[in-house]
Amino acid sequence: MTTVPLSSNKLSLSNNATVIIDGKRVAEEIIESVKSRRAIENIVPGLAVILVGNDAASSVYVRSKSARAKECGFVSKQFDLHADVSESEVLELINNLNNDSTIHGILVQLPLPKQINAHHVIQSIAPEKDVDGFHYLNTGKLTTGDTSDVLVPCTPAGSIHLIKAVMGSTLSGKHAVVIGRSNIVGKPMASLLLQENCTVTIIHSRTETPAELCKLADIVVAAVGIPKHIKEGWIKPGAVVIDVGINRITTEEGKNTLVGDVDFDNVIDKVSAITPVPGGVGPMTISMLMQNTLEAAIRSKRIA
Ligand SMILES: Nc1nc2c(c(=O)[nH]1)N[C@@H](CN(C=O)c1ccc(C(=O)N[C@@H](CCC(=O)O)C(=O)O)cc1)CN2
Repeated sequence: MTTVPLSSNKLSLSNNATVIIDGKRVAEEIIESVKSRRAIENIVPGLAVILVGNDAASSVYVRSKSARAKECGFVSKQFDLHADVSESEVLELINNLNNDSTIHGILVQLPLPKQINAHHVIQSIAPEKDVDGFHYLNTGKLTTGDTSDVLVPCTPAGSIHLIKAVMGSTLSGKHAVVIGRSNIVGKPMASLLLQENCTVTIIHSRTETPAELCKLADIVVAAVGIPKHIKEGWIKPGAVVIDVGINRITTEEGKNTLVGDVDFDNVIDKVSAITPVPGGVGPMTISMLMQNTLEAAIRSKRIA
């Protein structure tokens, strides 16, 4: 078996080699295009990132978002709130940011501590500043196919970007299986695939015969949150597999490591293309956030 890396300007599923999709490289290309578009537009987008508590992984992601924003020439404001902050204090901060004309994008890092209702918080963000794409107005537009001024959730946006990079115009009519039905990934992912004229099946915890259904898929998007859950028996030969899972595990040898929802080594001989973990979809999430923030800033300039 030969494997080749994928960058968005070097794509092919035609030469029988398995493509290991290099999400890090594609993500860098998106960052470069955000930087140059920002300069052409001559604007300074403002991104506000709210972190509640001190979850280690969330702190890393938030720092990375703030650093990327600065690298892109944005103004980045990070708000680190104490783990036992009240919901009303978070809502008050969001209200201030909604009214701040220098801020074009607002996001609240998830998950949130138990005392805070994530729905209340997300729905309080002005839809045009909701760069995570979680507000009902944005999810509603995505579901109904109204792509005017929509902000699409970052991980599904990154995933569809990678799928299109690999499959191009051959995407239409293909059977896609999304494993997982979360609001952040599974549901918006299914909407994006539908928009590309795929036939879409969502598999979830109550689905009967999930492996049999998955085996019919030309495209598999795994977002189930169970380490190495998807095995070779779930995969149709030649399928394109996008692994959204990020699971921290300790191996039998006692080594801490990061694995996806797909058992990479077990399926690699069957797929035509696959995203690794780490280095696949993860880096795309932050690049798409930068793209959404730039888009929100451009739209606000258009309206002003
Ligand atoms: N408000 C939000 N909260 C969360 C989101 C989100 O999109 N908006 N997604 C995830 C966390 N996340 C971004 O916030 C995120 C996860 C993973 C990566 C990433 O680059 N992963 C690397 C591995 C990094 C590591 O070693 O931990 C990879 O896969 O290569 C970026 C962003 C939940 N919360």
